[in-house]
Amino acid sequence: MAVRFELLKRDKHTGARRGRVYTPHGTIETPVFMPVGTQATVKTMSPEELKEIGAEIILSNTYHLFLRPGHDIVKEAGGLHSFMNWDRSILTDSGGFQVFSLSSLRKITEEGVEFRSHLSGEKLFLSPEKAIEVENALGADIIMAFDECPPYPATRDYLKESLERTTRWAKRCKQAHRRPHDQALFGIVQGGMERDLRKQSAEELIELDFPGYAVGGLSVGEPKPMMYEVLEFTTPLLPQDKPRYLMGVGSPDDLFEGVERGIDMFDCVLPTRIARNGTCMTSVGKVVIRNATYVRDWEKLDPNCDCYTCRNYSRAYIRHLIKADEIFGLRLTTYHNLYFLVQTMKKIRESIEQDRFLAFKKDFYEAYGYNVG
Ligand SMILES: CCNc1nc2cc3[nH]c(NC)nc3cc2c(=O)[nH]1
Ligand SMILES: [Zn+2]
Repeated sequence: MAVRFELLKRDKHTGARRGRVYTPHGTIETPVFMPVGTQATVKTMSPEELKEIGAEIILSNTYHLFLRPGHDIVKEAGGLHSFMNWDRSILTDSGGFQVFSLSSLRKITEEGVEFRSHLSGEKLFLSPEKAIEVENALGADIIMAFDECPPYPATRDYLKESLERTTRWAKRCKQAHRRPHDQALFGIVQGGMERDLRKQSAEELIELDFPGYAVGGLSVGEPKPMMYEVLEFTTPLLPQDKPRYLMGVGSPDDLFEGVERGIDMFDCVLPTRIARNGTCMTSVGKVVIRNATYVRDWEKLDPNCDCYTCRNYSRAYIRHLIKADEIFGLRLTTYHNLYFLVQTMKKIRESIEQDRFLAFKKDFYEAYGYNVG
């Protein structure tokens, strides 16, 4: 089968779990952070550098690749793995979320979503069947169902109608899926911030029996405590023996809080996006490298990091490159931010193995500058 999940250990004191996902392109140690490569590249990084960093899976966006260069071109290249020369695992989303966050003139019907391309303005259409056709052509190891991520806030009536349509769409995705043996289709749980609606969505999707489940509809502007509370009552509804994926998360604290509540997989553009404007995540908290304080700072970016950036360059040099809009500066900050998050997930996995997740979380929060709850 396309994806198999092995639950290796559960934390005694929290919902944290250590697992492993097997895909046709290798294994993924979980909990895992997935770097985002929206347009078939993790911006400024080569596949070799991503491997050096320790990335085992990356995410690409169906909406963007559908618009440009088109899924037929990527298929002609032999699929996304050969197109971008990445021989490890890939996850593609289904385009629904980007349609709402990027395109204009959207219209949702039972059939699907009509929208205008944010690039050309031409009228386009995505449906469960079309999204799966594109994802089958791209050939990712894990593909996401076509869903609606409701806006936040939303009325209970809207949330109920939307989750029920998302379930009907999930069923259509499953029927349209042409490559279930080498591409695992994950369902996406919706229901907003409502406990009973989340339960309904989870039960309806579990009924359809997917190899993995995402918790959607979060990290959409709701207060963090609300996101954590929704995870608190949603994650336990999902099968223990299948991966759980929290979409669009996140920042270091959100990763810890998600792991603590039973999430195995995360993706977020934050580390790569903030790197490009000169903000770095380090073991001693955020370092906004463009600040004047670093003009003569000959120390390395992160005193406790052994990555390529931190082994070879000073804060003063990186600051100079970012201020001078030098592309190499973006590469150095991106490399470090991704290395920092991937290594933090590795330390989280080790802490679960050694029954000291909460202690590691406390130490990390204190060093990073988070208030220890
Ligand atoms: C697979 C596409 N569907 C889908 N993507 C999402 C992407 C997100 N990204 C964020 N915060 C940055 N929340 C998300 C929710 C969803 C969601 O509910 N659904
Ligand atoms: Zn570093």
